[in-house]
Amino acid sequence: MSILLVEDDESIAIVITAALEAEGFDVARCDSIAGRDRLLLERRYSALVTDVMLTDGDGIESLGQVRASHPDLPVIILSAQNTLDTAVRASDKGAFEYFPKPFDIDELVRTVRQAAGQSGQAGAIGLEDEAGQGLPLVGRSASMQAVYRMITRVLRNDLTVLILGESGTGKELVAEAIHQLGHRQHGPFVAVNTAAIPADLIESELFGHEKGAFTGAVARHVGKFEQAAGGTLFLDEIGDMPMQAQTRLLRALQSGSIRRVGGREEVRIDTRIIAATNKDLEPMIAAGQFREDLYYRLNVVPIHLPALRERADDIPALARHFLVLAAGEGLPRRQLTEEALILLSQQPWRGNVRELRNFIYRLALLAREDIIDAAALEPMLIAPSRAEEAPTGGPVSLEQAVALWLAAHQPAAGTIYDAALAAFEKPLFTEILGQTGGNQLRAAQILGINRNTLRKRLVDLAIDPDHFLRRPV
Ligand SMILES: Nc1ncnc2c1ncn2[C@@H]1O[C@H](COP(=O)(O)OP(=O)(O)OP(=O)(O)O)[C@@H](O)[C@H]1O
Repeated sequence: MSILLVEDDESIAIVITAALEAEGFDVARCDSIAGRDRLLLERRYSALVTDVMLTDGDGIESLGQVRASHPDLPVIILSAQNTLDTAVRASDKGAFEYFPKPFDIDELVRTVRQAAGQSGQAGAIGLEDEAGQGLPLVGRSASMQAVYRMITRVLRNDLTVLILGESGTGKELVAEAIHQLGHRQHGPFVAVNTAAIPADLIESELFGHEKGAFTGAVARHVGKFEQAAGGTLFLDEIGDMPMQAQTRLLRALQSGSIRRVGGREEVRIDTRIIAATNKDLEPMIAAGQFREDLYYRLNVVPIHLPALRERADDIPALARHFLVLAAGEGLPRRQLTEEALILLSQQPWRGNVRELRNFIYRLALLAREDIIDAAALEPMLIAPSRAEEAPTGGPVSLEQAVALWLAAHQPAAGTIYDAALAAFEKPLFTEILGQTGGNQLRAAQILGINRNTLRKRLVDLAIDPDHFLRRPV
């Protein structure tokens, strides 16, 4: 069987050729797209192995014509551009397999053998348009490569995915990427944080309820499963789900249908399930806190997200990425020197990418100079939580405070307005109640709102006006 190898790095080409020839393949070699197209005209090959960055163009970009003229030819892509974008473009162009460089030569040979054995059959993945640009995941470390490869494997199917990783490692972002790049991208992406919903409401949140199902059920409510019809349901913090809800979730997954609380009708589920947790579920199963059968249902395709400290080589790219995002949100445009990036890479980042992101936003806001060097960075790393108090670039504007608040809290889409107003009201009421010594009538007059409105908001926001009473001295 003959293999066509397109690789402009002479030493890599020699290694691959030798390994394939040792396996009995006949290898034709060239180093450009033009060479590839010429060789393809000359004879039939059992597989094409190609690099991406070639002297005369992009080996993935130009695959469209090859796939059109040789629809059965399996294509294996080798790439040093180890981004999710490359992995996804490879998958979209119908690649049989994608190998980020450096790769394991034995694994490559095994894959070529497998691909050549299948050539003549229709490609597993159809030819489609290229995925959109601006993919959200940053990082080219080896451990993120493994994540990207897993992502590309679940884009064209509805297998249940379980994303595991510490808090702030990007689990929700990965779930969104699977949805946006996958075949359900035109449907809704519905995220539910199962830890944030009170235990007695979780079933109604997930499955919906009929009018009158329980006290307070004044109208029929469509649950998240139904809201996600045609799209993806992301069940975050699955390890915090109460037992009873776990049982109902398992039943729904087993039967492929749900029943609203208080309802009789069975509603078919048409949603892809992606679950995530930062908990170690196995000890929870042993302790009887998580259902083993549910675990096996969810854990069809596990994706492990590495902690940031395990992929410190991604930190400079992430830091630059967040500086660009911060500038886009109205914070000053800053740059980090190489030494500053090295210093950032040496930090433990226990809160993972989220902590790094928040730190970079704070840095963008508070740094004195536009170019931030290691010396300027160090004091902020030592006392990050007190950094706001540092007498640096003057007072923070309200716009900047809003950008910082959004970056730090990241309220879910659809809840931002209420969450932001509540976050603004709390310090505002606290300030005015402080001025009036806890006198609510006076505070309401100063604020220009109704006294009962103020009283209700104080209860909602858990502000105790007695706390501000002036005690006689
Ligand atoms: N690889 C990445 N590239 C760019 N941004 C990232 C990456 N990973 C995480 N982030 C950002 O870090 C923040 C935290 O990510 P995310 O909310 O997805 O984490 P999580 O693992 O779901 O956290 P939790 O377990 O606390 O819910 C988000 O702002 C996200 O956009």
